[in-house]
Formats: sequence, C-alpha cells, structure tokens
Amino acid sequence: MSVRVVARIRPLLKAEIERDVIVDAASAPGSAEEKKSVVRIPNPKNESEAFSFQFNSVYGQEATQAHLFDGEIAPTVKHLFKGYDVTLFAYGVTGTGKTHTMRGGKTLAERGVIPRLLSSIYRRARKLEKDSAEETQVEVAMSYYEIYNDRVFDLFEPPEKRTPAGLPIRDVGNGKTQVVGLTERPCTSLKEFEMLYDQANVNRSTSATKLNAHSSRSHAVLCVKIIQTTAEQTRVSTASAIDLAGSEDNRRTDNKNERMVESASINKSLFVLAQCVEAISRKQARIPYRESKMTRILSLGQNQGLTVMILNLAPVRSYHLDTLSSLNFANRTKKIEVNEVENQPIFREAPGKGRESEKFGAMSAPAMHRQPLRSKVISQASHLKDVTNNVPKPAKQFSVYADRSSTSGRPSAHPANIAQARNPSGVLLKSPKRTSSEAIPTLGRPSKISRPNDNVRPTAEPVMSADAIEALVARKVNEALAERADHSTIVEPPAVPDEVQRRLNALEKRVEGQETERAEGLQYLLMAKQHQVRGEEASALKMYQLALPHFPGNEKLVRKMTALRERIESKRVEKRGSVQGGVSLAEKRASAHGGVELGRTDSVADAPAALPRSRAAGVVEDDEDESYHEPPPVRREVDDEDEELEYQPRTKIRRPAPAKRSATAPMLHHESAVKHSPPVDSDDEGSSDDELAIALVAQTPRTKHLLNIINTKDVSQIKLLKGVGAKKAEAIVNCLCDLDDGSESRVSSLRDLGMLKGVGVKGVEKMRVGLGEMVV
Ligand SMILES: Nc1ncnc2c1ncn2[C@@H]1O[C@H](COP(=O)(O)OP(=O)(O)OP(=O)(O)O)[C@@H](O)[C@H]1O
Repeated sequence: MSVRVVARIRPLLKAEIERDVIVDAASAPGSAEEKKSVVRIPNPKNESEAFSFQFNSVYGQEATQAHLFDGEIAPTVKHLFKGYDVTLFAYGVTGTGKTHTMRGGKTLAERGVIPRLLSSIYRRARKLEKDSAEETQVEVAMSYYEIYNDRVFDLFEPPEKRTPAGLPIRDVGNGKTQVVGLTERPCTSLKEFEMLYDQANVNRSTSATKLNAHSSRSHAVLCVKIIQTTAEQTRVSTASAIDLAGSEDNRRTDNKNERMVESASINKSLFVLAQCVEAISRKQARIPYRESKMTRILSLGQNQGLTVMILNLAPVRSYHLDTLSSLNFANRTKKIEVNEVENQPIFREAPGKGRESEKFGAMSAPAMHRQPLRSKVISQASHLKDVTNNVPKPAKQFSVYADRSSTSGRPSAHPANIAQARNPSGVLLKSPKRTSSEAIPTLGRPSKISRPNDNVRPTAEPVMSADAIEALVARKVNEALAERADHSTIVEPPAVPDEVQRRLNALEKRVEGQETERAEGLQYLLMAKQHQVRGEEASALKMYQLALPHFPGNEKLVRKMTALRERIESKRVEKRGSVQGGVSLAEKRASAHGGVELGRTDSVADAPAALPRSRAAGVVEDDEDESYHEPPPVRREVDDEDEELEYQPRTKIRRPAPAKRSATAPMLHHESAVKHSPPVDSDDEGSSDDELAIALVAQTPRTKHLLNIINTKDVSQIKLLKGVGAKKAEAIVNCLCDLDDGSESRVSSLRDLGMLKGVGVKGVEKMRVGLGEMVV
C-alpha cells in the first residue's frame, strides 16, 4: 500500500493575523462536507488561481489532537498487535507544529500522537491479557534517539556522556537499519513510559530560533517495541514515531554559527529525503538513502508495514513558498508503495519452555531489530486493512483552478468516494478519468475541484495532461524557491550529475568514521561542497569559514574561500548592473508579484512559454541558486575545477615531469624534499573540495599506516591490504622501484598512491577501509 499522507494546518499563532491566512482545508467534490481531503493554496504568481493538493485526509486549524489521533493513528494500533510495524512521521517547515502534533502539550487535551499511541497500546494490551485469561502477555519496551548533525545520539543518555561521533548504524537487511548500542527500556505502564519519555526529551537538542522559540534541532526517533508472548509463540512488532526537524530558510531565521550548522545539516538531510522520494517516484535504480543517516533510518519505501506521514503546514502567507514546497514533497510521498508485511512470530519448541529467555532475548535485542518477515496477510476490517498492492495509486496529484467565472459548469471528475479516512479505497483510489489520462496522456486533463460556497466553476480547458500540469507547477514552485534564496531551504532536488554525486559519496565516506577534531572540519567541507553543488555559494562560503579553524593556516582552503568570495562579489556586481539596465526579468517579476514570481501571470497552461529563455537553454541566470533545478551550472561551477585534479592515471606508470611536480602536488617526493603536511599547499587555485579533503585525510593515523605499508615495498605486507593480493602488490612494488632513481622515494599521499599502476581511487579507498576494519 502507499504511504498514507495526512495534512494538518496549524492554527494562527499570537503574532499572526487572520488576514494573512492563505491555506485552507476543503472537501473533495462528491465527498461529505465534513470530510476534508484537499489543501488549497493560491498560486503565488497569480492569486486568482489556486492550487489544490489532495491527500488521504486534511485537518484544518480547528482540528484537535484527539480528532487527529482518532482519525489517523488509532486505527493502526490493531495492526501493530497483528504483527505489522508502523512508522509515523511528522514532516514540515520549522514552526508548523510537528512537535506539537507528535509530542503535544502537558494537558490531557493537548497530548500529542505519541502519548496517545502509548495509551492506546497499553489499553489494548491489558484487554488482550484479560480476554486471554492472562494466556497472552504483552510487554512494551522503548528506545529513543535523535539524529543531530547527522550523528545518532541515545536520548536516554545525557549530552555530556555522548561520544562526539555518536552511535553507529548498521544495515540489517530488508532495508532496515539498526542503531548499535542503543538503550532499550522496558516500560510496564503508561506512567512509566511518560516518565521515561519526558526524561529523554530533556536531552533532545532544541533551541530558540527566530521562527520558533522551541525549535527542534534534530530528528527524534522513538521506537516502541511490543512483545506478545503466548505459550506457543512470541510476536514482536515496532511502532516508530519520528518527529523530523523542520526545514529552514536561513534568510528568515538569521541563524548564525551553531544554529547555522544545525540548519545546514537539517536541510541537507531533508534535501536527501526529497531526493529519495524523487528517485523512488521516478523508479530509479539508485535511491540515495545512504547520503544521510535520517534517510537510512527512515528507509521510506523500503520499510515494511504501515507508514503514515503527517504533513504539518502553517496557514499564513509568510510560509507561502515553503508550504508549496512541502505540499509538492508530500504529493510525491503519497505515491510511494510500502510493502505491507507482517512480522513472523517465533514459535516455541515446547510450550512454556524457554519462555523467559526468549522474552529476554526479545527485550534486549537492539531497537528496530525485527523478526523475519513473511508475505503479507490481509487482515480484517480497518481502513488500512485490505489495501493490496494491486490497488492503483492515488488519483490526483493536485488540481489547479482559476477563480474566473465560468459559463459552462464542468461535472466533477472526482469519484464520490475519494479519500475517505476509513475507506481503504479512499487512500488509493484512482478515478476512472485519471486512469485514462495516464494511459493516453494527450487526453488527460486534471480533475477540477469545486470550492465549497463558491458558485464559480473552473473555466479554462486545460490543454495539458494532468501529469504535465503537475510537473509544470512543481517546476514553477521550485523555480520560485530557487530564485528566492541563496540559502538552504528544502526544494526540488537538483539533478546532480553522476560524477559529482560519486565524488560527494566518496567524500562523505571519507568523513564517516573520523572521530577526530579534523572530522568536524571535514564535515564542514562536505557541507560546503554540497552547497556548492547546488549553486548556493554564499552558504558554501559560510561552511568553509566554519571549516577553517579546524585546518589553521591551510593556504589551499584560504585560497578557495577567496576565490569563492570573489565569485560571489562579481555575481553581485553583475546582478546590480543588469538591474540598473532596467530590463531584468527578475525586476519584472518582482514588480508584478511583490518579489515572488513564477513566470507569466495569466494561465498555468501557458506558463512554459514564460520561463526565462536562459533557463531553457541551461544558462545560469544571475541568481546563485539557479542550479537547484538546472544541472548544467553544477558541471560548470564545480566539475570544471575538479577535473584537473581528479586521480587521473589508473593504468600507466608515469613519472611526472619535474615542471608539473611543482605545479601540482608531487606524485612522489624524496626523503630529502621539503616536507609538507598536509601535502596540499602546492595545489593550484582550481583544486576541488574532495581533493582538499583527501589531502587532509592524508594526515590521519590510518592513512599514515597505509602509506607506511606501501613504502615498505614489501610484497608480503602489501598483499595483505584489502583488495590487493599478490599480483597487485608486486605491480605496486615494481612501480615504486621503477620510479626509484637511486635515492629513497616514497609515496607521500593517498593521491600519489591512487596514481600508481592498477590502484586508482577505489583501490585506495578499499585499502583504507580494510585497515579500518582491521583496527576495529
Ligand atoms: N495544532 C496546534 N494547536 C496549537 N498550537 C500549535 C499547533 N501546532 C503548532 N502549535 C504551536 O506552534 C508553535 C510551533 O510548533 P512546533 O514547535 O510544534 O513546530 P515544529 O514544526 O516542531 O518546529 P521545529 O521544526 O522548529 O521544531 C508552538 O508554539 C506550538 O505550540
């Protein structure tokens, strides 16, 4: 079945006013007035038009905590007891009410999803025990951790006891991950749970930002394990409730230093999540789960069981583009299919025998470690129960309609039974119309949603297919987002060229596992590089600035920053020049739409014609963030400069010409040569971040150890390195001997090593990783 997506619009906060409300909940045509499943929001470019996004349910400002829980979460509890895992997560921009929804307030009425879920679990457990005359015993255990700056920390441990690198995570197959060394606490009653939960929440990283006085600076993951034991079997299932940190537009937050780093990390992980969702929806072979710990843990689309996403939205104009971005993300997420697989019970050999030890085993097993899985068993009545993989995907992405009057009313294309909270077909219904529009795209036309209390009917006869309109609107929203910021708010993932992505992955791998002071610096470098890949040069510069103290006096880094600063400055000057010229597109847009625009203002269907010509041609406009959605600048701005310094020769023994040696890092140098540490300073202006990181990694004990082994020129030692073997070891030694011109020559960096015959980047990486494994 698909991920169930439920939107919740929070009420106005004290500082917000009714006049600024632009987001509301509506019912889909044909469904009961009180059943809301559509979010409506104006087109920022043309406010007489509105976008409509349809989800499984939508809760308006007036919805209470109880209302949301009863409608969406309570029905999952019975599935939990049938052995299905349940994943609930709250997604939204900072300050939209995720923590309020998940945790809630202190009063009974204000309690959020998590305490209510636990209350419901205990109630059901007691009933089950009672109904079975105590034959069945139910135990509950919890673990709770946060992902802060891409590191996992146990929330049962106070911050001062944390190790800087956090807890490792491990893949355990079936798309599942396990946090190693996590505390798991049994909790026998709701009271005990609440005590532990409150205590752990004190350890969660929260801080005041300009947008939220109690902003979560981490993703919090609560895992509740339910162990049902009878004389014959033990069944374990897990409910995971995740309060994601919110994406932040750092122009609005004024974040500095630590907050900025947190924000970059939050935005990065959410960006990766968006990339994963995008890749899943495009059915790509590679889903970039591994690029962030949060996405690895959430494993959206890989996890089994039931998944409910609560999309938190703010109702006001100041969040306009962020809200559209979230809606677009949710729109894709709702199409992700999740296998509904029940956890298999463990059967006992002899009733009663070994019961205590098995129970103990289940309790002490690491959190999120689940039982072997078997195929889905369709269970009885519930809104989640009989949705099979054969059921088509949701009918609508979203609709666009104009407020202009119409002479001919159009019959609603929506099926009457669309998206009913307790109706499985509501979750996944595809209208007949949609089916045909998908089959024959040219005939497709988005269904219209008539607005309640509105006699006005949509008029325009769209000439584009529903999918084309969806793609167009998504693109326009992202264009506006990209235009708006030089900061890292979450937007449509840019298509990062494979080569750049490969380098980012390699860089990330290098950073992973480094627990030293340098690792933090490398993290900043990595983030800088990621910002740069997305064309966010100002943010990249900030990250370099944060990295600098970790590599004092590193000339290469300083040069890089200077070059970047100059580039930003020259772009700024260019921009000013074009604005003064009075013909800039941006100016026209700004004057038409108060600074936020999406293209032409008349009709959505006509909009492609209004896209800036330069964009269509893949040329970077003056705005730094264009590369959010346009791949070419990525290549131009990052790749070009990387090209020169990539590990190049992989097959040939080559002794670099002396002149070249001084221009770039020397491939080999003699003992007598001037020592350089790190060996990066001789590099030129165009060197890349990953080169820089490689050079910096060159200082680590593991790298030194590796280079020492290589420099022994001893085949018997070298062949023991991972991925080498006797033949390759011999080739390496031969290569070193060939280059030996009488004096003692040594391999002085990973880069040099990579250039030896038959080694290459991958070979070096293998050797290093292998040494790490040996050390561990
Ligand atoms: N449904 C609601 N009813 C009343 N108040 C709400 C509701 N939703 C959110 N709020 C209020 O809005 C503010 C922001 O909410 P919250 O801290 O939950 O946002 P968040 O999305 O978790 O933000 P962040 O990502 O920064 O942690 C809080 O003061 C909260 O009490």
